[in-house]
Amino acid sequence: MKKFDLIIIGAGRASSLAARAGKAGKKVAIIEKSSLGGTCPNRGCVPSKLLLGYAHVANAIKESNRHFIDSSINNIDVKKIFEQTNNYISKIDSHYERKFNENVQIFKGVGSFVSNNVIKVNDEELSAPKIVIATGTKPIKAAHEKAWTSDDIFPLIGDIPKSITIVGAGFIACELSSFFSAIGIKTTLLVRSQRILNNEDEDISAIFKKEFSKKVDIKFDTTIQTTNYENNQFNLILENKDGTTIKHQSEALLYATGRESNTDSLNLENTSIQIDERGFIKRDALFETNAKGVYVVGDASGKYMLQHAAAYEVNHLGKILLEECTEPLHFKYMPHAVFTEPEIASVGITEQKAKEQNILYVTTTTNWIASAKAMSLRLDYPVTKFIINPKNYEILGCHMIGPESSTMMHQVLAVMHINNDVRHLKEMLYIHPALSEALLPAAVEAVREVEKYNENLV
Ligand SMILES: Cc1cc2nc3c(=O)[nH]c(=O)nc-3n(C[C@H](O)[C@H](O)[C@H](O)COP(=O)(O)OP(=O)(O)OC[C@H]3O[C@@H](n4cnc5c(N)ncnc54)[C@H](O)[C@@H]3O)c2cc1C
Ligand SMILES: NC(=O)c1ccc[n+]([C@@H]2O[C@H](COP(=O)([O-])OP(=O)(O)OC[C@H]3O[C@@H](n4cnc5c(N)ncnc54)[C@H](O)[C@@H]3O)[C@@H](O)[C@H]2O)c1
Repeated sequence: MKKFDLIIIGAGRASSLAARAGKAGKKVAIIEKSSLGGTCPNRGCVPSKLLLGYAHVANAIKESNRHFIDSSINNIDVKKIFEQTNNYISKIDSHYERKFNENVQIFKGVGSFVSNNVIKVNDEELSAPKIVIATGTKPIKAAHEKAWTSDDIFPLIGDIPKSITIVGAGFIACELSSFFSAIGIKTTLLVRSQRILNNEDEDISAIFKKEFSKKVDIKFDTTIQTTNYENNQFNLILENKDGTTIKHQSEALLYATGRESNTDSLNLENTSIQIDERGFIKRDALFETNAKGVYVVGDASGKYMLQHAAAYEVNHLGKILLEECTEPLHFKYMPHAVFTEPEIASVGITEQKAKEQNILYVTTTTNWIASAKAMSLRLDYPVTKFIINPKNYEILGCHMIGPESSTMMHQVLAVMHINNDVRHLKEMLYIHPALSEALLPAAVEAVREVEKYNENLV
């Protein structure tokens, strides 16, 4: 039995904890069944955003007429795009390996529990007083053996399809269909209901639906009735909610129907660790599971499934394990963005959630045209929606749709983080006429709405 101070299962965001503990002189074992770095750099955030960079340029050329510029794309070297992305991915494992000092030992294999503090990997048994489970999630399996999930395209090995059908209406389905469609691969997105990006504020997802439908062929209310794979092609029968069916063909079929717990490989039955009804590991406020000294962080806890959330948790666990911190981590706000065109960024509560939870609020939706930079985009859909507590001007939610929303959102986040009061966004000085200036009229309107609400009370 090899003894360590700390064992980490899963070398995604928790790689940084291994590096930090190693630098602090702890003897660390990190176990990874695939490439070091985990989902984000190997088959998640980074490669998907690299692909979207190509989509962005292709869309700009295709839509140049909006600016009275007549242009066309001569050729898109799709092979090169995937070569570049695959090449990036191929360097990740060694890049992460270099982050570790001599105190960190890497074990390549599946880690599983023999007991609460003994882990088996390959034929070795390791033990430590502290064990961290950071095993992330995996895509929900595709409904046909030849169909893909996002894991199958990062890296993409083999022929690049000329057509693709994507099932789902969440982050991954939208981002990937945005890419494939923009670079000229015939793309069909199958959405089982009328709504797309369901978790966004309804007003924002309605704008998204209208604009995104101009770029991607979306079949709403549609599911796959039968799948037949023959001669390198999927022959599908698609069924609409009204009962009608159509034949549909594509070279590739990709399921992006959500992600699920990765705990099946961990042999948790050998421990006192408990899981919830969704199969995710239960933990207390300090990330500790039902087994003393065993912690769970990141996607493996099933809470947020966002890179920045996982990284933040891992950083805080480092404080608990290495700096004797006893404070729980409170995420004040959890922002996210969908990097499609149109781009969406969001933080806090949606109007629908505010209604459901009987929260007192006022709301405003303001377009971006007051900013000259925004006007120069020649787009009429971008808006900022605020949900504000009229009692104290607190921003309960902010939802944006428009180019660079994810960047613009950070000034709202900064205010929320330091002193959450929408009046700061009204009073601050903006660089004229930066795109961010579009937030000024949005804040002015939100403040006015709060004042109106309060005047009506007296
Ligand atoms: C296509 C895609 C795009 C995404 N885009 C974004 C984005 O733009 N922004 C964002 O915030 N988030 C995004 N995400 C989500 C983000 O990637 C995750 O939230 C983040 O990577 C979670 O980190 P983690 O360390 O918790 O888990 P992971 O990075 O998944 O790491 C877990 C690791 O554990 C390993 N493992 C699992 N079980 C075992 C075992 N038994 N033994 C050994 N090793 C094991 C896995 O191989 C994996 O390497 C995206 C995800 C996907 C799939
Ligand atoms: N930009 C980002 O931050 C980003 C990008 C990609 C992924 N992610 C993370 O990865 C996670 C997983 O992404 P995802 O898109 O797979 O999941 P998701 O939960 O966002 O979306 C899943 C979608 O699949 C649909 N669906 C589920 N079962 C279905 C079925 N049987 N038939 C048809 N549709 C079905 C759902 O209605 C939903 O629209 C996300 O929760 C997110 O946290 C984040």
